[in-house]
Amino acid sequence: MTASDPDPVDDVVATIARSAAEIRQGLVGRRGKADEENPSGETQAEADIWADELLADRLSSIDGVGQYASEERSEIIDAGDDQVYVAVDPLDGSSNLKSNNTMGTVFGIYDEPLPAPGSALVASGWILYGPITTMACARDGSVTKYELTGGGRTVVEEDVTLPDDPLVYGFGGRVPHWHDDFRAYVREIESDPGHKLRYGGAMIGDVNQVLTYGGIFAYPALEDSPRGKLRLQFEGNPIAYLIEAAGGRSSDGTQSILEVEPTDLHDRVPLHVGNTELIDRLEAALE
Ligand SMILES: O=P(O)(O)OC[C@H]1O[C@](O)(COP(=O)(O)O)[C@@H](O)[C@@H]1O
Ligand SMILES: [Mg+2]
Ligand SMILES: [Mg+2]
Repeated sequence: MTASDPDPVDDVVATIARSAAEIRQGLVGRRGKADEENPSGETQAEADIWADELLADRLSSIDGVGQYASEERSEIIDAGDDQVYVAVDPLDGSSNLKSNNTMGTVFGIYDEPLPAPGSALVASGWILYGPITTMACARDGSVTKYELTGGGRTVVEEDVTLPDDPLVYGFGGRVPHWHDDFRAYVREIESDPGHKLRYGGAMIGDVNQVLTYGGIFAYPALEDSPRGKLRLQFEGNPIAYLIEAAGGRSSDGTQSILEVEPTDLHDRVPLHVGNTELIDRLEAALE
């Protein structure tokens, strides 16, 4: 590729950034449930289906994109090219639409056809629909944060790294369903006077707090759901890639999320991300 060649990775990131204002606006009037389930067996919000269709149309028509896949559709769209393969969680935390709390859009750009391991990611990121709309994007081992206004994108911080002193923690899943070793680890984290709880019911909101303040977010393996809740291609890998690029660690309990081999497009994965020291301690606790 020469400097003047189009770069499909840039084009995908720019298209998602440009679409964010429209997605945010389109949430109005689409806060209800649709009468449909996604491939994970969850009832879809009207906005889940709408945002998926909007992103599918736009991303699959970009030159160089070979596939579009999403948490909200069972089949991969064959986009005809063979440079990059895009996996999206169109709306992360869409159950927060009812209470009007934070949500996001998550994306992973792979250089192998899907399902692919996280080691095949070339970029990933998320949009956060908070009081303002922001984007965090990882590429080439470096994380950049942006503020998004209308179609525009302004860099607010480059080479973002997790703060050294972890502050926040958030753990998903019903507490009675946590395994005993995980519960014991949580009690340790909670009892540290330097830590405080942050859990908002949208992975992106909680992980963005970890990126901002340092700490740990997990949606662990549960007694009634051995692979947890979150999806490897659409949530686990993109988040892990970004947190690792920011100097943190990810783990499925024993190894980096990026090393987990997918067996199915909609595989789930126990997800733990955050400061290296806290993930090291977690893996020791789960041994
Ligand atoms: O309601 P729970 O069990 O706390 O689950 C919350 C988790 O589920 C999710 O909402 C799943 O993502 P989707 O909303 O994209 O399905 C995460 O964002 C969040 O961390
Ligand atoms: Mg999600
Ligand atoms: Mg979703």
